[in-house]
Amino acid sequence: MLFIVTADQMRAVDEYTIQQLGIPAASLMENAGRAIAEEVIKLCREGQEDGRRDDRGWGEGDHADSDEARHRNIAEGGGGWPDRGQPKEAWRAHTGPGDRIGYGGDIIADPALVMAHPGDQHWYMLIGKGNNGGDGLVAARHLVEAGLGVTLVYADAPEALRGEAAVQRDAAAKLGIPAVVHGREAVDFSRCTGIVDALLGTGSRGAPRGAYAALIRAANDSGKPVVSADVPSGLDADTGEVYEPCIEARVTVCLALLKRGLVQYPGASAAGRIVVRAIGIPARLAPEHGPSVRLLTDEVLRGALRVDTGRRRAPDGHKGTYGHVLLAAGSMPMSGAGLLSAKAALRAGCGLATWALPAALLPHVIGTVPELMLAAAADGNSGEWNAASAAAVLRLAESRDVLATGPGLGRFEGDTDWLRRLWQQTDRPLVIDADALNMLADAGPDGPRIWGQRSAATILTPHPGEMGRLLRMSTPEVQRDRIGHAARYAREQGVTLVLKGARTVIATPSGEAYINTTGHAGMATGGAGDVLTGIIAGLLAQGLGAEQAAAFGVYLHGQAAERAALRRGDPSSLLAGDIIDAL
Ligand SMILES: NC(=O)C1=CN([C@@H]2O[C@H](COP(=O)(O)OP(=O)(O)OC[C@H]3O[C@@H](n4cnc5c(N)ncnc54)[C@H](O)[C@@H]3O)[C@@H](O)[C@H]2O)[C@@H](O)CC1
Ligand SMILES: [K+]
Repeated sequence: MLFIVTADQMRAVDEYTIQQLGIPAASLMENAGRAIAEEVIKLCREGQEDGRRDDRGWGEGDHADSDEARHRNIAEGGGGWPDRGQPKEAWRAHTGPGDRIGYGGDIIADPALVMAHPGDQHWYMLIGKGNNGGDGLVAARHLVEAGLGVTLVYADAPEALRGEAAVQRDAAAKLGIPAVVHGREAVDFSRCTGIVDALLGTGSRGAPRGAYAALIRAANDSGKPVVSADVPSGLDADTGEVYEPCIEARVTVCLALLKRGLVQYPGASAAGRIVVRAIGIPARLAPEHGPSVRLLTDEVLRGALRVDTGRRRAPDGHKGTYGHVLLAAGSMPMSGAGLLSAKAALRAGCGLATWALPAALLPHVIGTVPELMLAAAADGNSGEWNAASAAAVLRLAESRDVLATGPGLGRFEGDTDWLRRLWQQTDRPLVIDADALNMLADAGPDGPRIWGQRSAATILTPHPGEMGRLLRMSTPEVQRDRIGHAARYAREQGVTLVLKGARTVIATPSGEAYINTTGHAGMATGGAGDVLTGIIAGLLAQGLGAEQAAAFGVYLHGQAAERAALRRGDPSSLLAGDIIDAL
């Protein structure tokens, strides 16, 4: 299971492993360095395969842009290695022709560290003075053992290293691994074939300084592939913020547990392909030492969230079994938003959907989606909502299972009070999106808490701009720590929160969070959010709880967009309606 932790949480789990479980720190560092070396070899082999296929050498593209890693960009446990159960040919396929990895029979040299022509490779290992540097030194030993050329490039004087890292420094020196110190000797990056970035890890604070900054810039400018130890140096491991400068890694070998900064942009871009490698720290300790944040996978949906991802239906089910969504949405200039939401709710599998809308709009939308029921909820000829319509919406909600509101609603006189009445007077699960979020924001930063705990689920689905209005901060400030802000707001205000955008965050009132990885940038198109509101409402109507509906809804929404983009052949041409069609 892929837990996502802060640097402090990682340190606490690390300490527990060493002090309470009695696993020596040196073992953890050894495992970390060995994992990094294996990923370097793997990248070299990929480079060789690319070189054989065409003459592009390292190639232009990110190697993670293939197969199952295409959308997720995150692999667990060094994914891709053939396991012991596979035939010997599989090992061979991973080492390339001409390698003598077997000596007859079934005797195989350490396969994870074998590659063709290791002597053609020369890697610079950028070594910081903390334990991240220690990991790099262990990796250096293993790469030398595998036959690669290696030079250590210390950012600080080697004497500055302490503890386990100093032990590794001394071992490398005794083995005669060449070393230079930044500032003392010139470092010519044009002479290496690749770079291991072991400068800064979870102990990094603020923008890289001095020699660290200089080495990061030089590494980036070299154009050589960079493998980062744990996190790219220059990345804030907690937030995903990238400082100036920050390593642009080809691969990040994340140790033990995913760090928050790797799964949120822009950090996710700086990290390249992320490979999480186990180093002997039990992952399940993570939630005991801080908030439980997980990558939203099919396994998490089925396991922790108990969602039937197969969306099976009872053979004897009827439309009443799957619930009835009431959607209060749409106004004269934005009727399409309501239409998209309502249609998405039906596609998400609810039995029935009623779209409540201003009376003047009704004649224009009749027949657009014949499966949909329509209800006039706001009188007048303007095609806009009004404060008095709250009573009509509440009345309609009495015989429905879920109320969703916001898409295309517009703003109107008394609208915050209109929403407060819905909040307080319906006992149905409530999904709040778009303009309804702005109404809520006008109730103050503690709006939900002041309006009171609802008896049923309450799900808010802001994009970063709306989140900023709820939190009274700018959009960039929200983006700087998406997981932190979403988790805090959900916990303090007692709501389930979906913070939209790349790697959508789903945060629960109990302090848990899930990070979605489905979907793509083509979803940045008008109406995609309205579709999500409809999907979540449709799932709630079928009896899913708030966390289940929010998480599964986001996951399905992204998956459908992936399918839709494949059908179109290009994510850029995606329309929100295509997502509905692909559900
Ligand atoms: N579970 C774990 O926590 C494990 C951690 N390991 C490694 O240890 C790392 C954490 O090690 P440390 O806590 O020693 O910290 P780091 O190795 O990340 O570096 C901290 C050092 O860098 C300096 N520094 C901090 N910010 C700087 C900046 N902006 N510019 C220049 N210098 C800066 C500090 O003075 C400190 O000496 C992890 O990322 C990982 O690579 C592994 O050895 C295995 C186990
Ligand atoms: K690093």
